[in-house]
Amino acid sequence: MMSGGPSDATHRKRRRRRGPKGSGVDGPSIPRAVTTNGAGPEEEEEVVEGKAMELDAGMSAAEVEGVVGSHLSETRFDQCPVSPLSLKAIKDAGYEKMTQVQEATLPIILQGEDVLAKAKTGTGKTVAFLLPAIELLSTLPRSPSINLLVICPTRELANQVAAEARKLLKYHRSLGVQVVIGGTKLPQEQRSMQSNPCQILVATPGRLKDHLENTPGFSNRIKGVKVLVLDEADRLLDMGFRRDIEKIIAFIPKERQTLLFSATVPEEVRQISHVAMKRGYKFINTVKEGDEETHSQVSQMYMVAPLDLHFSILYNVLKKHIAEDADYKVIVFCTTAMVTKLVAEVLSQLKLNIREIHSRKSQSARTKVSDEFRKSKGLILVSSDVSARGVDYPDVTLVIQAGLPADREQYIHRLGRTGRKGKDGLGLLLLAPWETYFLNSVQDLSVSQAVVPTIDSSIQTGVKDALGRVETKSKESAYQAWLGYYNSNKAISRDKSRLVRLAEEFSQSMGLAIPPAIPKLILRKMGLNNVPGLRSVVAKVGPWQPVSACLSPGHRDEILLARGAQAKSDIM
Ligand SMILES: Nc1ncnc2c1ncn2[C@@H]1O[C@H](COP(=O)(O)OP(=O)(O)OP(=O)(O)O)[C@@H](O)[C@H]1O
Repeated sequence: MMSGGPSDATHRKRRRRRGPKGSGVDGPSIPRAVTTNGAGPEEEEEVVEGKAMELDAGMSAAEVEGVVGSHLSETRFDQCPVSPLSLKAIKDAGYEKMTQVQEATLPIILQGEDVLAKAKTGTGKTVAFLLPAIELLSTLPRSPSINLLVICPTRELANQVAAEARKLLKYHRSLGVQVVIGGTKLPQEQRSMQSNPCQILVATPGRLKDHLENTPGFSNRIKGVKVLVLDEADRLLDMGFRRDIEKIIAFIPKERQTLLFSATVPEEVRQISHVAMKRGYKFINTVKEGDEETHSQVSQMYMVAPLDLHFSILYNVLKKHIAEDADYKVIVFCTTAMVTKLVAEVLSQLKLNIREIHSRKSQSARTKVSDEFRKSKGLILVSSDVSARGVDYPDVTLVIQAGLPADREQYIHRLGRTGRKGKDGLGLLLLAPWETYFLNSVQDLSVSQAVVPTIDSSIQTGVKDALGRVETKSKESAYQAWLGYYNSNKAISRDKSRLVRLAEEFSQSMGLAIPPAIPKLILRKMGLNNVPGLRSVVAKVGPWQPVSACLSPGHRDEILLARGAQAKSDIM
């Protein structure tokens, strides 16, 4: 049971001082830390391990499994220093026991500490940061200021966090939540914020910046922020978002509490966490040292096969899974938005029950598909990385990752869409032989090789016919997107003639006789002009058209990728 406070004996602590390079201080040498919130050159981080790791030496194997394997702790919410209004809402939501990350972080956040928390996917991190933040807000005098700002990398996740906040706010009648996300009308959001200013704002970085720059009075309201949350913190602090986040942080008071949450916290993120957090922040890690960052009840497999078999393998695996589980609910992750569109079209032609989600879809279509997938069974969602992180679709039975994930972290987050809340799950990573180097980065996880299934002729014919019915335009866009994605991958793009050969393989796998021509402008932006083997066309641009207007869907993303920017989930 939690008696409150980081001094609780169930919390093991070790203090970790990080000094300037070569200072001989414990931990890896890092450059001199200069913080944005007044911390000195020496960064201090306190590592607090969650109660989950406190295993009694006398425990039986089954007991140990029960503690480590379970996402729930033994502590009930009603044993915590939480207001009756929140407790009532928690009860209505059906939560009784705290999850381990909630138990480990609540007392420390309630004490006003800055926290960087790591806990596996689907273990209740959202409530872990929302609940104590709401407790703090409920003690503040009423004002039109924004007091809690939650930043999320994708729109679907922002909506989901706001929905969870609304659940917890059910009886806190004086507190409200609003969402600002890209893909919706800015003036509409401006009007709604003016007519009903809320204390809690959940936002994606781009749209938040837009409001800071264009919405009258908004930068003043944000000066009221007392708690800042970066959900999926490592994603928000990587190169794709960091500059936006730094700009946003510059508008927020330095005197605040900052909470960073994610299932993955690479060392680089800990090293730059001072961008957002105060010196002396607490690092709460509920993943036991030596334990895998993925769930043991999720069985992970990889399969290696030439690209020209990938559509057939995908069809075969899906058909088999559907036959085995009437309540199937599958997510197929693809490398880019336009490849996602193509895969969805091919699988739809094969009469599977497919929905498609990626950045090239309108926000209303994305929201509709996301809501439908949340509630349904017997459905396959073909998705780009817009669904990779945070989104909580219950009872996903299988996650397939077709092609290289952006990195180890993205692999873990995508896989984490299954096996949530302690449930079972299956993961399959489908790679071409030249992509197998990726397996090195996940070798500490239990990913085992699966045998490539025998593809019978009916499957082959079915796939060929389906590909024949898909529009050539979709294939052309997928080819360009594919080239852009792999061109942004240093390991593969180093040898351009090999990249071109591989892209041709992909083109053949879609049933194209010759690889499509690519607008010169795009090739130039990708740094691939004059590379032998790539055909180019001059895109027609009218005098009244911006260059972007002549780009086929997906080009904008590919340009960003080609510039070497880490693609933002928002545009994937
Ligand atoms: N104490 C609890 N008891 C039961 N269910 C809970 C509890 N807390 C949260 N949940 C539920 O657990 C599910 C997963 O929570 P959440 O989406 O916050 O996980 P997460 O750790 O943020 O995952 P990810 O790393 O994928 O973002 C949600 O459906 C949420 O409503």
